[in-house]
Amino acid sequence: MDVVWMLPLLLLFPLLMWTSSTFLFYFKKFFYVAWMMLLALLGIPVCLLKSGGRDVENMRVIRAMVRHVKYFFGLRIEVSGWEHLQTVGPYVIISNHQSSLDVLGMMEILPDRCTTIAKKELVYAGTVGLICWLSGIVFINRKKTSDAKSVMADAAKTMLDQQIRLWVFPEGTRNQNGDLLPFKKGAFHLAVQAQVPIVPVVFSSYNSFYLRKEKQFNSGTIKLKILPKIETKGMTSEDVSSLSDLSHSLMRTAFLEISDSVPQSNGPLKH
Ligand SMILES: CCCCCCCCCCCCCCC(=O)SCCNC(=O)CCNC(=O)[C@H](O)C(C)(C)COP(=O)(O)OP(=O)(O)OC[C@H]1O[C@@H](n2cnc3c(N)ncnc32)[C@H](O)[C@@H]1OP(=O)(O)O
Ligand SMILES: CCCCCCCC/C=C\CCCCCCCC(=O)OC[C@@H](O)COP(=O)(O)O
Repeated sequence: MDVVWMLPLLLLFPLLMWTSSTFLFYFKKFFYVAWMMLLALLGIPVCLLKSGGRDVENMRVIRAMVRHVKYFFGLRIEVSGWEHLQTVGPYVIISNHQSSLDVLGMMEILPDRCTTIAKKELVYAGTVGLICWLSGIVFINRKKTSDAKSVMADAAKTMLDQQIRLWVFPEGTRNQNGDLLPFKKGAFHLAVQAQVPIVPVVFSSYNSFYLRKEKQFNSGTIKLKILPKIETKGMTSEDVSSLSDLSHSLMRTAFLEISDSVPQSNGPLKH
């Protein structure tokens, strides 16, 4: 008798698990990481054959390989302001940072010869770490400001010598609080030291489809707004704070404008 009652329960359990949004959240996250790891594994030999080693041109391989990933998760990416990326030569892109899903939007608009600044821990992330290294990603130690500053000073020189664009997340960490965190200064020192423009890029809030704390991961739309470039010619380190404030204010306005007004994980979105 007990076994007779147990059987339907045993059959129902996987079904319940499958439909549970928490299970789906973990499944999708696991799939995302596993798929990226696999893509990187396939991409590594392509990068090595193409460039023979560490080269920013390998970013093209990542860009081409990642673009389909959004379809697995039912994500639409809507881009506006393409014309602001039509700037010749090096520049610094700054964007808000909500999740590792930002990579999907990033690869949608990544210009040629553009790589990024990332925390050094990423280099140890298996095949993803290796392909990041091969693609010229600049790794910084966020716990040692003096080291990070000198790596970024070198990056300013490399940008000019090799005509490279750099993508920086000035919040310095992932943030999904329905607003932007205060900006760290590295990206602005970088742009001023290299005397190159800054192109701000804003990702709309993911809170309508992806909530880390609530374990929700549904389909949805990511709006990406590319803002007009901000020139830094003639600026010095004295101007870094005001440049950072201006960028923050422009990006925050755009973020609130393109983000859906939905319940947030940490309080309501301020409109
Ligand atoms: C095929 C599939 C494969 C898939 C592969 C996917 C590839 C895509 C990879 C995408 C990776 C994305 C990874 C994203 C991240 O890792 S985000 C985290 C790391 N990034 C950052 O942290 C960048 C932003 N941080 C900064 O810029 C910081 O400023 C930093 C340089 C790190 C220093 O940190 P901290 O001390 O906390 O910051 P402060 O801004 O407060 O600075 C302290 C004082 O130092 C002055 N300063 C800062 N930078 C410089 C500089 N370069 N030169 C001179 N001075 C500098 C700053 O002004 C402060 O002084 P004052 O207070 O102004 O006096
Ligand atoms: C020790 C390993 C650390 C990273 C492990 C990540 C493994 C990811 C593997 C595949 C995922 C797809 C590629 C995503 C790359 C984006 C990495 C990322 O978004 O890192 C977070 C970093 O911006 C800020 O970190 P914190 O919010 O401060 O924490």
